[in-house]
Amino acid sequence: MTDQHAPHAPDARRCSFFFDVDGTLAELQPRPEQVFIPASAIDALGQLQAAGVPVAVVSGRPIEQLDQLLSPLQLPAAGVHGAERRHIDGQTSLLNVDLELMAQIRHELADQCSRFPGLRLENKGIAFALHYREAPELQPNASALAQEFATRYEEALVLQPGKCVYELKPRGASKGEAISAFLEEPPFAGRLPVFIGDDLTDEAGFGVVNRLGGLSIKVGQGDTLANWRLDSVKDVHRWLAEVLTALFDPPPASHFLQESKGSP
Ligand SMILES: O=P(O)(O)OC[C@H]1O[C@H](O[C@H]2O[C@H](CO)[C@@H](O)[C@H](O)[C@H]2O)[C@H](O)[C@@H](O)[C@@H]1O
Repeated sequence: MTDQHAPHAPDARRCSFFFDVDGTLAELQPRPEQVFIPASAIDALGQLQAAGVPVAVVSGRPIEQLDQLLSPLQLPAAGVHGAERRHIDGQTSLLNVDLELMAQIRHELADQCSRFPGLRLENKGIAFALHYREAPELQPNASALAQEFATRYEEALVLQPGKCVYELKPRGASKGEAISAFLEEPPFAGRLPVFIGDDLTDEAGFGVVNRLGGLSIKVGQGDTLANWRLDSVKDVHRWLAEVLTALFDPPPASHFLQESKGSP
C-alpha cells in the first residue's frame, strides 16, 4: 500500500457505481440489526441516481433488509452475496437454491449453535451467518462449526469468512458475478465500474472491476486486490460527496483515496 492519493473523484457521468453496505456505507455495529446508513449518505446516493448515474448496492444482506436500510431509496441491488439480484426494472433474479435442504440446514445449525451461548445465528433463509462479535472467545467454535457444515453440505454451501462472522452462502453466490451481470445490462453496461467494499466477500468484486479497468476501492486496512483505499466509512461518505460535487461543479482534488498494493 502507498500513501499516494487519487488525483480526482471520477467523472460520475462515465461510471457505474457499486457499493457494499456494512463497513462501507454503514459503520459496523455490535449487532446486525443496529446498523443504519446516515440520511446524508442515502441522500447522496439518491442524487447520483436522480442525475442518471447507475448506482447499485452489493451486499451479504438480503435485498429486503437493504431496502429498509436505504429507505426511502430503492436501488438495483445484489443481496446475499449475489444470490439475489434486483435489476433496474425492479425484477429480481434468484440463484437456484434447494429451499427444503436450506430449511433442514437451518434446523441443524440452530441446534448446534444452542451449545454456544453468545454465538448468534443469523438466518437469511438461503444463507446463514455465525456471528461471534459479542463473544470473541467463540471464534474457534464458530469456525469449526461453519467448516463442518460447509463440508457436510458442500453441494449447497460455501464458507465465506467475514468480520467476526463465518457465513455459509449458497454455492454460486458471488459479488463478482453479480457485478459482472449488472455490467452486461443497461444502464450499467458500457461505463467504468467503481466498486467500494471493505471485506473478504468484496474481493471477488474487486477482481472483476480490475479486469475491466475500473476503480476498485477497499475501505480500511488489510491485504486486498483493490487498487485504491479509503480509510473509513466516514471517508466513503466524504468521497461520495466529492463525486457529487465533481458531477455538478468542476472536480476538486481528492484527499481521501490512497493507492493500495497487495493481494488478499
Ligand atoms: O456485504 P456487506 O453489506 O458488507 O454485509 C456483510 C455482512 O454484514 C453483516 O454482518 C457484519 O456487520 C454487522 C453489523 O455491523 C456486524 O455486527 C457483524 O459482525 C459483521 O459481520 C450482516 O449481519 C451479514 O448478514 C452480512 O453478510
